[in-house]
Amino acid sequence: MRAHASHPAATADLATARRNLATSGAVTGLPPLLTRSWTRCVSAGLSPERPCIDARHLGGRELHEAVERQGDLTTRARPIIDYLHAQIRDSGCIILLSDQNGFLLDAVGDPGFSDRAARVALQPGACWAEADRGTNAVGTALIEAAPVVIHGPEHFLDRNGFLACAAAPLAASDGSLLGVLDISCDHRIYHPHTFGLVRAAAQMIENRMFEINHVRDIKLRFHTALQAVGTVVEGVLAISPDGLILGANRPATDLLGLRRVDMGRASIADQIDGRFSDLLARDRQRGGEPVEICRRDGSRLYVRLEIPRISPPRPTTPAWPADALAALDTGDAAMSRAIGQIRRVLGKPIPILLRGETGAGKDVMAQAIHAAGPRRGEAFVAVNCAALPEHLIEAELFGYAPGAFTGAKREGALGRIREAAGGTLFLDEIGDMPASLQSRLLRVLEDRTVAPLGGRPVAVDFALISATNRDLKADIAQGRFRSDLYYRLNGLCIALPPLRDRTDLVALMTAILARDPVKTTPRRIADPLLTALQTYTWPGNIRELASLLRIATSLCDERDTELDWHHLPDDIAADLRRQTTPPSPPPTRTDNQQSLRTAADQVILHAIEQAAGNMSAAARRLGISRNTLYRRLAALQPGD
Ligand SMILES: Nc1ncnc2c1ncn2[C@@H]1O[C@H](COP(=O)(O)OP(=O)(O)OP(=O)(O)O)[C@@H](O)[C@H]1O
Repeated sequence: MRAHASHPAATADLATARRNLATSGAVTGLPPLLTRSWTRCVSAGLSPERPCIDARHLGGRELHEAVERQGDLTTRARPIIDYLHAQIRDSGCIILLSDQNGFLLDAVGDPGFSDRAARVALQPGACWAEADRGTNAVGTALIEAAPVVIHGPEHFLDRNGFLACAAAPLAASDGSLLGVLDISCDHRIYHPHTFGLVRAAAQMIENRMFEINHVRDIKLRFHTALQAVGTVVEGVLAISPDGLILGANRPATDLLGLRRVDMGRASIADQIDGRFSDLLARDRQRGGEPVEICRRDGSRLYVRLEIPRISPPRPTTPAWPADALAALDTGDAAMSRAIGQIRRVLGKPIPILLRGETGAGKDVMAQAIHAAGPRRGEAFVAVNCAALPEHLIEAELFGYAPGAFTGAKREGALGRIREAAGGTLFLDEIGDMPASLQSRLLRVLEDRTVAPLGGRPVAVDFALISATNRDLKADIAQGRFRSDLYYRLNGLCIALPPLRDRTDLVALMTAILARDPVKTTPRRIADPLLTALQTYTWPGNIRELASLLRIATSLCDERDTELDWHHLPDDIAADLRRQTTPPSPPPTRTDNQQSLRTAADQVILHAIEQAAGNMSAAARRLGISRNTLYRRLAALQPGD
């Protein structure tokens, strides 16, 4: 949303413009905003000297209903309007609140000016949309979706020429317009500070609505300047537990360039370099101090996460269907076999170990297993063992008693294992669990008790799922992983196939597109693009595929009926074409593992080359994390 006032028109220019309008009917010689607005007034059939006999005005009951409809806005705005009024009392002003159609819902003002204002219907019930009352701050701010000042004869109708009005639109956290806040007075006493005042008050109202509407969501507070985090200028995003951006305040949309359509569809992962779960972990380590992060475009932000105390957090991804596992069974034989095996152990005390490349869907599978089993109504607690430093993972996992160590919270901490009591504990990246903690975890799994730091052991019951993309047997052979722990984790080992080996790519894409909350998103993919997608080797697996589809659908407009090449950003389209065009044909599903692996390595090297060695940019192109990229580089085939 733009934030500007019209450049005030000179009195002489306005007089000339009025004369020209009267003689030729044309709008000339005015600043752009006024030119647009006056032109709209002429098109709406208004003339400057005409009385407003057609202007809409709500009767008592209708006004009451309109106020009820906007109950959230009117009740939350009122304390701020009162505060604003206290600041400008006795200055001959009136403060007005309108709904998104320009109907005035509330007015607080000095009695002397309120009476004059009432004579031109500047009072609750009146509609101040431009089409009703010509150029005016309320109506023009609504149409321009920007703060404006309309001063004296800039008003299109002569009868409003004694007014000066400053107005700022009020937006909901999804970017939709809710209404307008306006300060009006006699134009001879207008002070330029009024414009800043109305914008600041509008921001206060928006922030208040944001905080109340997102009380259950994770909030990410940020700014480019460390000192600005925690102040009124900070950007705030409301985020779901899985990283979807649910809402943004105005500074956040301005700083990140977000649009209304992004709410509920864009992921925080599109904005930051790294994974949301890592950010959560880093934030926990810093204990509420802002963390410096790198954005995808290379710029830096200081962020502070605020995790809601009210539980449970609202689920934002579409809820799992009754048979969550069936939703993942999209036709690939290896997946179907894996799901069949999982079904046989559901509800039994058998730990499940998920193996698979990064992005193959281990996390999603763990959630589906929990949602399909008898513990579905209980907690699902995921711990990323790679994201926590050794000295913190102990307290994080096992908890601690009150006052167990310096800096500990006074009330102690339950620890993630006990938070999973009754439900499922998901240990992601278990291969990265520090050696010193492997034996403690082993004891928990053997005894089913947790000993918090400084406290007595407590019995705990949970289902266990763990996941890794490492070769744990090789880690055991090299002494990096305890074999006894491996056997405790590995009740049933499920290998999730990499995407390049799956035979259900089309069904999988259909499932991903079907989950897109935007109803207008095309659910079909044009044949030539589909062929390219089917032959691509997908080094980032489903994560890369889902990310590509998300980017493509956001580049669609409402008229598009299918996704096509032009919906892909140039660099992604070039990568796809390169890999799927002769003379260097891509590996196909019939190629053996070795050539697939080599092809994937080549894609990685190529991405690094394209990104001129910038590993963050290369990881982004591949749709994988930087850590994964480094891991893949370390494991490159000899000769690469
Ligand atoms: N069956 C599926 N349908 C739709 N999207 C999926 C599916 N499986 C995975 N995804 C998407 O792919 C992305 C990666 O999935 P997930 O986090 O489960 O992978 P992972 O194997 O745990 O990766 P890592 O090893 O890097 O943690 C997520 O954005 C997820 O939403």
